[in-house]
Amino acid sequence: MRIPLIAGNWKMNKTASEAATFVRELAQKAIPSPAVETVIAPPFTALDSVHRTLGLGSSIGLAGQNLHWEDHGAYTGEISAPMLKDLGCQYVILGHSERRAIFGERDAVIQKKLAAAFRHGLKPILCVGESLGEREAGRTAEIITGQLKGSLAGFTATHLATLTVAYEPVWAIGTGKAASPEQAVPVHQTIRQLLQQEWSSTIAQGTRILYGGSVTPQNVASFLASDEIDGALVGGACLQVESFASIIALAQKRTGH
Ligand SMILES: O=C[C@H](O)COP(=O)(O)O
Repeated sequence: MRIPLIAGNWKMNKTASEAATFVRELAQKAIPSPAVETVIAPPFTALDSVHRTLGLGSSIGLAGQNLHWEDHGAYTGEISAPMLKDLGCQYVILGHSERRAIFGERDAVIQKKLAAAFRHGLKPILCVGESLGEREAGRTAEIITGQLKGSLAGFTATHLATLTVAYEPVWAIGTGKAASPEQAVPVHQTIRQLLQQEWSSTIAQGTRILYGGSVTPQNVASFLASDEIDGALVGGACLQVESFASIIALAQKRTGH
């Protein structure tokens, strides 16, 4: 049984004080439920204020948006897994398409970042996704498989026990043009089959696979209607309390809580 996860990726938005106001309101509007897990990923500079505002034992989890693969050292501008843990993070988003496209992250680097996350008990949300050109060329399964094999190389089933995968077609991110569930579900099935082939059916059945890309309160239910889609990685629509709280409520409704 996979507990759905609704994760909000704030990207480079909100100062520490804006973040504190936001989570205070979110904590009032989003009713906690054990049936759906909620996680937010503020920028690094807002993690401390969000963590303090939510307080210990909050039902809203915290994620970093990235990390460096080393624990410490001369890596100007970087943030390590122990630093994220110290600020209350349980999760970290890795391999986001913006990291891949804008900052040149390749699968081999993402693999090292995953290793750091596993080493420090941070649960990774690994993003994969094809560009529009790749989809139109019929290469979606090949691209997703390559990204997964490259970034997950060398990890055991024990490592993967805490993994979440987010399928985010690049062409759907921030465009307002979400994939249809009919487009997303076969990709989720491809991901699950690969996890089964390369690791085990326990891993395949236990791993949450989220959909991300222009998820809104209007379309989230259509994604969550499929057993293959275990939640959403939300960008733009997580930046307003009302829309993020409604996405969480709709996910809870799907599970009957
Ligand atoms: O990490 C989140 C995704 O990039 C989705 O962003 P979006 O909901 O603004 O399309």
